[in-house]
Amino acid sequence: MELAGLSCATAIAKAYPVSSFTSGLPTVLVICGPGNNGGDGLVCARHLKLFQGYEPAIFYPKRPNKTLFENLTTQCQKMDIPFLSEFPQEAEVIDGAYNLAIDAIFGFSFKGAVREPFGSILNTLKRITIPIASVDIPSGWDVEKGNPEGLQPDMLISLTAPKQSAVHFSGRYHYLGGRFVPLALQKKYNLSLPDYPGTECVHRLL
Ligand SMILES: NC(=O)C1=CN([C@@H]2O[C@H](COP(=O)(O)OP(=O)(O)OC[C@H]3O[C@@H](n4cnc5c(N)ncnc54)[C@H](OP(=O)(O)O)[C@@H]3O)[C@@H](O)[C@H]2O)[C@H](O)CC1
Ligand SMILES: [K+]
Repeated sequence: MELAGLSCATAIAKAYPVSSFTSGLPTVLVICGPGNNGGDGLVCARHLKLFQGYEPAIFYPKRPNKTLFENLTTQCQKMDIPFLSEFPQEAEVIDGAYNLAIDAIFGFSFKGAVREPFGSILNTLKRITIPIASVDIPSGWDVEKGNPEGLQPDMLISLTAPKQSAVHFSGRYHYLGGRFVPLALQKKYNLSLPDYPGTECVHRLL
């Protein structure tokens, strides 16, 4: 999760460098879901803050009672990363306050009809005009089939390996992150992963 979150922050900083935020501050809204995808989002927010210049804020409506996530939350709080108490339902409010949104709501364990509060959140995210960067899988997509009616993010950071649904991704930036799979495991699962450049923790696929 730490390496996954760092990969996300690194890829985001490459695609959206602080200097590229010409219309305002690099304010970033990170929406975290109730599982590990959300945990990646917490780690990503922390590393963006450490990169200097980014101003992340987190919305984390459903928090697991697990030490790992409590500690990740505390780390963000101790770095003065604000946690929103409610989610702006109007897309215009988000567009006015932030210049990038990070979708760390659901990853590969998403299934079935979206349960609240995430249905309303995803409906609002579908209406915002600022770029969305999705962690691992655009939230609300079927891991294999995708979701033509769902979020259409500007950026996708696939972790470990692109999921089957990634073929339906039509945004500008597709990065691979999560450089932690040993060669033996790659062979065992017949993963044909590209070589990461040098010591980079991300690899740009598109
Ligand atoms: N090796 C790797 O690829 C790594 C991946 N990581 C990240 O982990 C996620 C997968 O994490 P996981 O905790 O298994 O699941 P999600 O985060 O995708 O989903 C979390 C919870 O969401 C709830 N859920 C599921 N479907 C729905 C729905 N239809 N409506 C509402 N809520 C839903 C469900 O919780 P409940 O308790 O509410 O049932 C899920 O548990 C992967 O995508 C990567 O981002 C690791 O961090 C690094 C290694
Ligand atoms: K996601």
